[in-house]
Amino acid sequence: MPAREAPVPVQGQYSSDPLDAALRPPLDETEEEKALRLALEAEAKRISQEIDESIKQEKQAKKRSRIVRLLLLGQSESGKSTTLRQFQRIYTPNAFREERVLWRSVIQLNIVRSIRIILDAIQDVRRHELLAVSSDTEYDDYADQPVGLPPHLHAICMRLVPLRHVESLLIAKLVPPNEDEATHLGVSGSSYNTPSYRQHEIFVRPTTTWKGAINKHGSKSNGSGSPGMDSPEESQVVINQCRHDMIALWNDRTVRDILKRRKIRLEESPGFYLDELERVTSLRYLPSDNDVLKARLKTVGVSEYKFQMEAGSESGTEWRIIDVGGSRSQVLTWIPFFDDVDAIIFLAPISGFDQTLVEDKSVNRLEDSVLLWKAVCSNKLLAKVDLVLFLNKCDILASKLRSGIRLSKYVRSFGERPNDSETAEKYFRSKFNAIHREHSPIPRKFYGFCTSVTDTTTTMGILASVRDMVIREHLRQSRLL
Ligand SMILES: Nc1nc2c(ncn2[C@@H]2O[C@H](COP(=O)(O)OP(=O)(O)OP(=O)(O)O)[C@@H](O)[C@H]2O)c(=O)[nH]1
Ligand SMILES: [Mg+2]
Repeated sequence: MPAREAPVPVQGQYSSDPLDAALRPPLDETEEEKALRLALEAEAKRISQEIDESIKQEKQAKKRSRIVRLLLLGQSESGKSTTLRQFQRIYTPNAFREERVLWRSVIQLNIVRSIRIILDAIQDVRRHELLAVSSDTEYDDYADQPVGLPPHLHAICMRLVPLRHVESLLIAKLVPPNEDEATHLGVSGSSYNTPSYRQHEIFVRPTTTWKGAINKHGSKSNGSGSPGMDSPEESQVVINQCRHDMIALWNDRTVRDILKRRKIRLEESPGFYLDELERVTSLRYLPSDNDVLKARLKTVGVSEYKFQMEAGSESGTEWRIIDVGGSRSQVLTWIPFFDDVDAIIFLAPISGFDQTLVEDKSVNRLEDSVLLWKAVCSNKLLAKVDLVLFLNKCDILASKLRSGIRLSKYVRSFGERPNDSETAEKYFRSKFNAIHREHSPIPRKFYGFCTSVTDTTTTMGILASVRDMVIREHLRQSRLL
């Protein structure tokens, strides 16, 4: 074995850099040791290159797979699930079309519910409400007394009793048996007037796959696999038989007058189909795209809908859209989703300025939306998340203002501005923008749209802008990985 050479310091070879000193080969290295060292170094370099390459590929794969997470927030009935349906309609049209038939039961339930609201309203009609539509003055002294319905309306109500059975059938079909709260609605024999009957709205937990349940029902009833299209279901048969009475009830002058006096604006309520009864009650009714978008089914819980863009330049991008329940008791379920989200669409239905929350009659809907928006804007977990604001239900806002309802009566600060939808939208936009500016922990861009998400044409363009913005931001973030 050759003697070790004494270390020879070479001018400039030693530096004060400790790393350099540690990595420097020993000065008394033998030829064998050198060969071994070089081999080990080459192996280490190869392994390091392999690791670098796999990290690079992983990053590229992540970019290529482009999983985009989008969270939909807003109070109940703000339009979150409808926005999700619009995404599905536009970007996975085949899947959307295939599912249209499954929405028929929800639409039937919406129709029955509208009729029930009318029946509730006319049950305890006061004498003066009937006088208003008749020239008879003999009852003037008893104007505020409850009075029986005129015979023709009474007869219609009696003939519509089978709709209660339809409601029970539909609930049994849509809601799993262990959902106590939801089944309060439509319990056989319960009166249309009992408070519990009025308060509860049918809901479906996303995890309970109501669509699967309907499919099962459908194939059981006709064996076709396409639910209810070969032979109509019992619910559609009864609804079809009741159609003339439903149409007569909805078009009755007295009924309209009572609804007006009681400020019940069914036309602006969710799930309104009474103007299209002839079509939607037909035995072979298949819901159109618009019908599906108008259907009302309350969300309870949180669900993640995954879909790949079926077409276009973003084909292959996986979108995960998280749809949450918006009622007050549900708001805490939103928080776990703040962690890993690319963007949020917040829906504020600005038509609700003269309405209160279903779950708390003391809270104005617009005020509730403003507070929620403030909370979302100021949330530190969301500081770097892009927020997209949809000032939604602009169509209903316009129709309310057109009908003479004055915005300034409910929103004092609106003042003497013209009572038209354009001015109102501009006003709300600037208010929500100011909250965004003042309450965002760090400055970020404001993306605000005035929307009517049930309208397919305008929503298509808006969702395309949102998609581009979200993808752009997502790519920017992945470049920073
Ligand atoms: N006219 C009109 N109706 C709308 C609009 N947006 C939503 N709707 C209707 O309002 C109802 C409620 O909408 P959803 O999408 O179910 O509301 P949500 O925010 O998911 O409500 P929760 O599930 O209770 O949190 C549905 O019947 C929709 O069709 C709109 O811009 N204009
Ligand atoms: Mg919903």
